[in-house]
Amino acid sequence: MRHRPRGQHIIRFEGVGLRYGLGPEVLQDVDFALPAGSFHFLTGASGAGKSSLLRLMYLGLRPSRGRVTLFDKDIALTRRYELPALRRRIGVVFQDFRLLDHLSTLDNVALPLRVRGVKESEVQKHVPELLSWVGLADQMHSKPPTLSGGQKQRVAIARAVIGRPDLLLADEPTGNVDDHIAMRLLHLFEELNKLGTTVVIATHNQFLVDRFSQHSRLHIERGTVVEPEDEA
Ligand SMILES: Nc1ncnc2c1ncn2[C@@H]1O[C@H](COP(=O)(O)OP(=O)(O)OP(=O)(O)O)[C@@H](O)[C@H]1O
Repeated sequence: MRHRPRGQHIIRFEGVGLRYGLGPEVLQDVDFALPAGSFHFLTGASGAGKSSLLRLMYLGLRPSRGRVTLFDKDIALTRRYELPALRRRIGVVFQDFRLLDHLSTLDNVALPLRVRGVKESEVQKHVPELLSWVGLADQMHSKPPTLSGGQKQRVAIARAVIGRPDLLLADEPTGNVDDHIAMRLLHLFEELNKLGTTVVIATHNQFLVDRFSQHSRLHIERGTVVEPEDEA
């Protein structure tokens, strides 16, 4: 198990604004910092900017203004060749899953481990274990096009968590499953968090936010992040 010092910030936004092309700013004056090992729900109305904020966090976009610091690096000063190593420290559950259709469920989930050169005997031990845990023991050799939406979502989650990333970002990770499976997935994120991963989950699922109310919230309103104590 890797131990990370508590008290450090894994990510910090300072005066961040984001616009797409020449459009209006969809995020403005975003300021927050997430301590290493913390757990947050990212909430806000549809179109408020949750996915855009996650894209900035996983280096899918650069801010139009302000500063984003990730793992103590100002991302504006990060060289192109440094990005893959930074991205490997982040697990992402995309809203549209982004699975590789020509690979089996097992091979999709194994990818982050194989990229890192983890021994095949370890891969063959850990991936089936995790897939069983998320209820996909019978789909291990199926390819994504034959899976349901909820099954694909669980493959995407397994792929994001298998390498115990330093930062886990999940965009609506329970949008396609019932509340029982959603709770199980939340427990999986909590287990990962206990091992030191900082977790950010964008969700509309008020049931989950209420059920796991011990976790803090990042709430987006009118394109800016307000912490719960700042909310009206
Ligand atoms: N690729 C894009 N190009 C232009 N505008 C975009 C793009 N992606 C998002 N936007 C705009 O940015 C704003 C925030 O969108 P975003 O997808 O971040 O919201 P969201 O809170 O994740 O919404 P939802 O809960 O519906 O997924 C919206 O006004 C949206 O139209």
